[in-house]
Amino acid sequence: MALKHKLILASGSPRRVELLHQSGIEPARLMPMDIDETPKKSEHPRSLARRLSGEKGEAAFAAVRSDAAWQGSYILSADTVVAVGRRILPKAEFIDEASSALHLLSGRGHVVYTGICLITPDRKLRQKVVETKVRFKRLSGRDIEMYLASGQWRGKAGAYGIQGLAGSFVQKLVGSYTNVVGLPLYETMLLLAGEGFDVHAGWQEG
Ligand SMILES: Cc1cn([C@H]2C[C@H](O)[C@@H](COP(=O)(O)OP(=O)(O)OP(=O)(O)O)O2)c(=O)[nH]c1=O
Repeated sequence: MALKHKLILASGSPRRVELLHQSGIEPARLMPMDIDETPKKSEHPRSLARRLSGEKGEAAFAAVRSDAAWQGSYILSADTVVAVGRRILPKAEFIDEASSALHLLSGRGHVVYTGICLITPDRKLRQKVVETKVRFKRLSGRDIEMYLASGQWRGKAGAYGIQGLAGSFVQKLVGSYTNVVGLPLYETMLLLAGEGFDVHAGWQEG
């Protein structure tokens, strides 16, 4: 699509690419950034989402700043954090982590925070953290066993993906659904529009 400015998505998340695509936006470049995502001691989940989304964007900015082809580009990045109260659930890499996260989420409310960050060519950070409240039903042993076997927890904050099998665990959701998947579309479009992006440029018939 013909965006007025060049957009780099500092992400390796297929969900984020898909959500932007769904909104008619195709970034000119994808740059997955490998940063340390360890929370600081007693860091609030909201602060963590904000900090990490900023750090992903800053890392991408540093990587392209001396590349003439990418001068004048904007950089979009995001980070999703799942928390029960102030307790931050890890992005599940191992089955035992996923199992404890699912036991913790069972029958309880939790909050999903996604930090989004847009960096302008003159390195100004436009940031926002969006919050969605989610409540899971009480999960049976079989629910957990089958979900673990599905592998859909892998690499996901809180060890679940609402867009897959875990969608049926959700009893209640207050706020943005796309925020839970990894990129709050309403707020992302606001940030882009605020910087003069033509967010409708990719809205063609068919
Ligand atoms: C809660 C939840 C998270 N997730 C995903 C979104 C994110 O990809 C991931 C959280 O990890 P992030 O660190 O936010 O993102 P990432 O490492 O996958 O991608 P990148 O940093 O390169 O942008 O969990 C879902 O897909 N569905 C869900 O319901």
